[in-house]
Amino acid sequence: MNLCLQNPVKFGDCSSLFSGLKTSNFKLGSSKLRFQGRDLENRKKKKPLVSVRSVSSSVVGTVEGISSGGDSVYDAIVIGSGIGGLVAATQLAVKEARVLVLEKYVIPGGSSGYYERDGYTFDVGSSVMFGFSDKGNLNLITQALKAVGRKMEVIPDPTTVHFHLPNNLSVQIHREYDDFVTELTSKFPHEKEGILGFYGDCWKIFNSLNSLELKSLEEPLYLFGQFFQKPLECLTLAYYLPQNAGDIARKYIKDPQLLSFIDAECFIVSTVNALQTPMINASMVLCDRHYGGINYPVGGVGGIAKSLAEGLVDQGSEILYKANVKSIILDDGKAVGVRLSDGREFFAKTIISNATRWDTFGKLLKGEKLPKEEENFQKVYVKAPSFLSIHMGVKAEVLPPDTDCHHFVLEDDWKNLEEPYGSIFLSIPTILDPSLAPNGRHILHIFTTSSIEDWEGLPPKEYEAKKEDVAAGIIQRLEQKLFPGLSSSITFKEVGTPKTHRRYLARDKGTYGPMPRGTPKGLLGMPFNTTAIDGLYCVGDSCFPGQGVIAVAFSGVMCAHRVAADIGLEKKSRVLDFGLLGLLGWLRTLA
Ligand SMILES: NC(=O)c1ccc[n+]([C@@H]2O[C@H](COP(=O)([O-])OP(=O)(O)OC[C@H]3O[C@@H](n4cnc5c(N)ncnc54)[C@H](O)[C@@H]3O)[C@@H](O)[C@H]2O)c1
Ligand SMILES: CC(C)=CCC/C(C)=C/C=C/C(C)=C/C=C/C(C)=C/C=C/C=C(C)/C=C/C=C(C)/C=C/C=C(\C)CCC=C(C)C
Repeated sequence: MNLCLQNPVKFGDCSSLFSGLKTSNFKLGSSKLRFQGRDLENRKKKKPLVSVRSVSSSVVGTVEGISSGGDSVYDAIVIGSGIGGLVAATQLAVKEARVLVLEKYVIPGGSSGYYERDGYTFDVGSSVMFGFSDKGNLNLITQALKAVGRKMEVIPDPTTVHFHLPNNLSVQIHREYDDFVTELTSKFPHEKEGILGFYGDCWKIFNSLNSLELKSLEEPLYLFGQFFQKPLECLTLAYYLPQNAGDIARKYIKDPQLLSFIDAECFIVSTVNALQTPMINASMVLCDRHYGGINYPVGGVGGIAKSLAEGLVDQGSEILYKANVKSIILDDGKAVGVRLSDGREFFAKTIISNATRWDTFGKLLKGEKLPKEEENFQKVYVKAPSFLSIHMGVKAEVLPPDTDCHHFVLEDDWKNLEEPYGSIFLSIPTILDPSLAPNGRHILHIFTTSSIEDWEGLPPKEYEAKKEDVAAGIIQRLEQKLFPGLSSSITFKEVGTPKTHRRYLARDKGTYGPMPRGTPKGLLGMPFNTTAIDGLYCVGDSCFPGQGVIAVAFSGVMCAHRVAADIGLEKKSRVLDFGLLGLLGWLRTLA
């Protein structure tokens, strides 16, 4: 069986996906062009300077207005088109900035991409979508799409996830908060007050977050403005910023099994237990699932990135595929451009990296001394393990009626929660959107944590055999726990390993994201978007607030705001900037 991502979406398929993108203004380019001279006329008309290339084309797109000397053409170059990168790019584009996104792969989305096989449309990674409702301030996915004139039809999920836990503890997270509390207290009647206390604190935080206009916490005019308008809410957030969910849970709850359940609740959003999960992040997801609810986009998660990329182009900015950035070009210590693996160079006023911080500083800036701030980040955070994923098509009859869309399975022992292959995530998106699979079939998207070390150095035959073996073990566990007859109902199967994820998502060791090395001080140690290198910004899950599609969308919003201020598209105060950025840097050293 092939690795799931080793045969990328067929080029023909991709070009039709992007058939709406502009392909005019196209010239053959030299490999060493320096793009300069701002074309205000073009900016007004929102006319692309670089053609967006159909993924099947093999010639090089280039720009208009090439000259020597003067300003860079682009306001920002974004390396990578994950949701973090695309949100940063589109938010800047709607502020009239001219942006170029460079994506290594053939379609946008990264971990939130998709691929098609045998009539199935599979989500590459993320499939539980927070922030996709039509209310409040925290529906960041809806807002990001709306900013570029896009709206996707979504299907409300009646349960966020169905937990299948040790001692036959089964908990469904109902969309309605009261139904969820009733279900959990029916399992732990002696902890009713504790349950209301812990989740009540989560609501305090969520309501505070939801009352703010979310922009860059690194931009003092905005931040002080929010403190002035919503002092209580901001102080609540500042109070919880350095705290973790496990400590708060222990204030209210004594039952060890209920505390383990809270660990599982946190693990699915942070890949670590509650004592290591920032309280703000836990609150965000534990409440949004009841406030806005979990909503699945019709046609699959990949549609979000596709829509953002199309919206970006509509705004007059550009995205280039098969553009593998090998290095960031520095000029007198300032990031001024990027060099691709094929030798092409692009220049801009600012460079935004959606690669992980490990990839950005370890690979794209290889040879440069690691800045102190990044050393600190790497002291506090390590790369979470990668994962093994199985994408399957199965006969519909194998699923009992009323099967939930998302499941989390940890059978026997709470100790296995964080162990490799210990717990299993399962999504069945066709429960909500049957159009993703042929008639009479369902999609099972299974994943479990796994480290790259387990998969390296194997000869191809052994590697293939190991994939089949490990996948068979996982499928058997699901067969025993949930779906008798599962193995014999499989009609399609592809297994991805950490090596697959490293290769196709361009993430060091295929990492799922950052996780704290020890017990973090909540979110205090998590870096924002600015870096020690002038002109270089990071966006994505190795920035505040961390892993998660809605989290990286927030990181994109923050990044765009800070960059816009720095290039003169938003107000800024140099003195206040100096003070706040210094203060935040100092606070991080306390983590
Ligand atoms: N990995 C998964 O399967 C999975 C599952 C669930 C949720 N998620 C969530 O998805 C989020 C990740 O989003 P994100 O925005 O941080 O990033 P991402 O990893 O999704 O996207 C990064 C993009 O940058 C591209 N890229 C990296 N290096 C490049 C280079 N040198 N040149 C050109 N392109 C390059 C990659 O191809 C990819 O498309 C995480 O928060 C994670 O929690 C992931
Ligand atoms: C700046 C200072 C020092 C003080 C000021 C105080 C202040 C005003 C603070 C403000 C803070 C703010 C605004 C914080 C905002 C935080 C946000 C928006 C956090 C969002 C977090 C979102 C997260 C963590 C989402 C995670 C989602 C994930 C990882 C989902 C994963 C799903 C899965 C892995 C799928 C599970 C699958 C199955 C099948 C079960």
